[in-house]
Amino acid sequence: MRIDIISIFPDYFAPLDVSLIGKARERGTLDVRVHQLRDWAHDVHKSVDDTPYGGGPGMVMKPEVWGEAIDSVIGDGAPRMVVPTPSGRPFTQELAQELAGEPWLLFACGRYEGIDSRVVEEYSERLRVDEVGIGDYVLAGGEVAVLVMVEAVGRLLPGVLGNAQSAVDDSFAPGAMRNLVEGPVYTKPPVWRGREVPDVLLSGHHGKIARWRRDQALRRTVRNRPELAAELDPEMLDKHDRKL
Ligand SMILES: COc1ccc(Cn2ccc3ccc(-c4cc(N)[nH]n4)cc32)cc1
Repeated sequence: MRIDIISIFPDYFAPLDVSLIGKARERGTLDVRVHQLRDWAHDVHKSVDDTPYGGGPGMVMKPEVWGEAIDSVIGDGAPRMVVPTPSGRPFTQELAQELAGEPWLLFACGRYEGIDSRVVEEYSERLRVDEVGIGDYVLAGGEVAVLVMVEAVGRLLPGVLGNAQSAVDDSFAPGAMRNLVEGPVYTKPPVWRGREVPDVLLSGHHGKIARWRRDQALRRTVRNRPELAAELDPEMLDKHDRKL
């Protein structure tokens, strides 16, 4: 997979050189290219923003600069374009899996009060463009949102997670763990400050362990994410103690 990121803060993406994503880049599984938007700003101040039409606070990012940058990065290609924004469609595990199936992603990182809306209009005529948010809170720009999305997508690519790890049992992923959050996890020592690991996990009985883990995930989902629990199959809930 190729990923292009355009931003006025390319240094924000240094974390993509480390850990899982960094190794995937070294192996060539992931080809991440970060571009400085100001390289396509031609005035002496390399300005990328201007005052908003209609008034209001802050500044808006200029369409000309973005148009030149995107045209230069994509050429005649047609990547799937993702534009982080507070008002975007929610980024979910399902969308991460969808994006992980794309050969080429282009992330447009806005700053200030966002990017002139005509940019999305322009490229929506030629590319699949998604405006995406990562939660109901307001960031100062799109860079952190892109880091979140690149990590969530990158870990789903073949060979990125080591054999010991697997995205198959992810929370929220389709299948048995769909709409369930992670249950508790434990490792050695078996007793730590007088606290023991649940016996079932030491039993070696894989069926019981799987059932216990789903029960714990369900309990935690009901406690921490009641809105997800409400979507679960009522039969699943009936099997477990509804009260926590
Ligand atoms: C119109 O209101 C605002 C519009 C933009 C901004 C700052 N900003 C500029 C670009 C940009 C990209 C993504 C996000 C973002 C995404 C999520 N989930 N929260 N915040 C924030 C962004 C502040 C306020």
